[in-house]
This record gives sequence, structure tokens and C-alpha cells, in this order.
Amino acid sequence: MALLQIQGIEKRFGGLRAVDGASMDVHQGELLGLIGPNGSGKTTLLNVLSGHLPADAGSVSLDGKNVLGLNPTQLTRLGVLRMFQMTRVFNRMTAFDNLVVCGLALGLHEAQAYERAEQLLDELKLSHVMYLDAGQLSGGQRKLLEFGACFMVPPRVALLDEPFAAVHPIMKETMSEFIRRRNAAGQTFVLVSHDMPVVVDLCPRSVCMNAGKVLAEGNTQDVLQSPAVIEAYLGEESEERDHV
Ligand SMILES: Nc1ncnc2c1ncn2[C@@H]1O[C@H](COP(=O)(O)OP(=O)(O)OP(=O)(O)O)[C@@H](O)[C@H]1O
Repeated sequence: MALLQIQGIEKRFGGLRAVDGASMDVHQGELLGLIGPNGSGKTTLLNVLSGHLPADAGSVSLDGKNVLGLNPTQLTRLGVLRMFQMTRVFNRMTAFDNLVVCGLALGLHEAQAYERAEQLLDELKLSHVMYLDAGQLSGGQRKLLEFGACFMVPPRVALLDEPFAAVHPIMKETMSEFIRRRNAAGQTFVLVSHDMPVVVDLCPRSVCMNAGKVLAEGNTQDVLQSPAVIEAYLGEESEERDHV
């Protein structure tokens, strides 16, 4: 049985079907790419999975138990953890305290939270800025920090929304390496990204969405070469040209 079974999810905003009957499975230990042109419904689907938006229809089960309708706090406790496209950290707290607070909120004891925060900062090459306020860090460092916060208590599934956007290539490499290492150790990920070389490199399997529906899924290379997927991305490019 899949770790996460997503069936027939629908989410409407007024007359717009942002997610239109999307179904997919996320297997234990896999690193699944979730791709698709701008506006295809990827972020909205993640928002439904993490409890930040109610769905209009469909079902989501984790380990076979229905979790649709739970709120973000309940889902976080069950191990469904979400990293946002827009970085969300406490700017007036140090990088170290940001992680410690997150660990305490997830139920760690103080000593455990300190230890894991130090380990994660080291692993993410942020030890040299650990006592700076998060507001003093670069955008990329803040993103790495938020990313690290997701792993203070390793989740059942980490939902990452564009973690590499606007991140310096060296930090991007640090993040990719972290994802690769954790995945090799059994961590399950869903990775939303427009960075195709990284998706190809990291994700053996991908799902491509378009207009709220699943357009193709399977081996990432095959998905990217599928005529329907190429057409969907070309459609996006010609729409961009029309607006210039
Ligand atoms: N809160 C909202 N209210 C109204 N429309 C919304 C809202 N959130 C998203 N949408 C619309 O829903 C559609 C899907 O958006 P979504 O952000 O899920 O796509 P996406 O695939 O994540 O896009 P991108 O790759 O650009 O981030 C878009 O047409 C978007 O404008």
C-alpha cells in the first residue's frame, strides 16, 4: 500500500478548477517529482495535502487512514510536513533558536532539540551563522534554515514547494545533497520544482500536472519526453510570448 494515497482531489476557487480530480500515490521511501507548467495546480495540491486548504472532493490517506480534513497541526503531528514557496522563519530569532523552537513544538526535549539543531546547521553548512538573527541571513540561507526546520523531527513525508527557487547554486547543491542523503536513508519526499535538471537528477519518478489534472506519471525522463507534457510546457511558453 502507498504511504500517501491521493484520489480524485478537487479544489475550486470560484469558477476556476485549480485541482481537477488529481490522483496519485506516494510510496514509502520515494522521492517523487511533482512538475507542471505555471498554474497547473501543484501548490494548491500541496496546500490540500498539508491541511492549509480544504478540498472540495476526493480523499487522501496516510498509511491507509483518511487524513483529508485534518488541520496543518494535526497533519504535522502525523508527519506530513510542508515547506512553502515563500520562506517563513522568525526573523528576530537566531538561526539556532529557529530550529530549537521548531523542535520543541514538535515534541523534542530541550537537549534533543539543541543537539539536532546543531547537527542540522552543520549538515546545511550554516554553523557559521547559527547565532545571527534569521533576518540578517541571505534569502538563500533563510530558505536553507526553513528547509532544515522540516527535519528537526524527520517527517513521514516532506512536501517541498520550490525549495531551490532563488537559492545560490552552492546552497542549492547543499540542499540537493541533503535530500539525496536523507532519501537514501529512507526519507520520503514530494518535490515541486521547475528546475528540471535537478528533478531529473533527484527524482526517479515524477507526476506532471496540467490545468489541475495529472497529465503523465512514471519514470521522470519518460514523463519529460511525453508529447502531452512537451505540448503543455510549449503552451505555457507561447502564452508568455503573447503577453510580451
Ligand atoms: N487562493 C487562490 N485564489 C484564487 N485562485 C488561486 C488561489 N491559489 C491559486 N489559484 C489559482 O489556481 C491555479 C493553480 O495555482 P497553483 O499555484 O496551485 O499552481 P502551480 O502549479 O503551483 O503554479 P506555479 O508553478 O506557478 O507555482 C492558478 O490559476 C492560480 O492562479
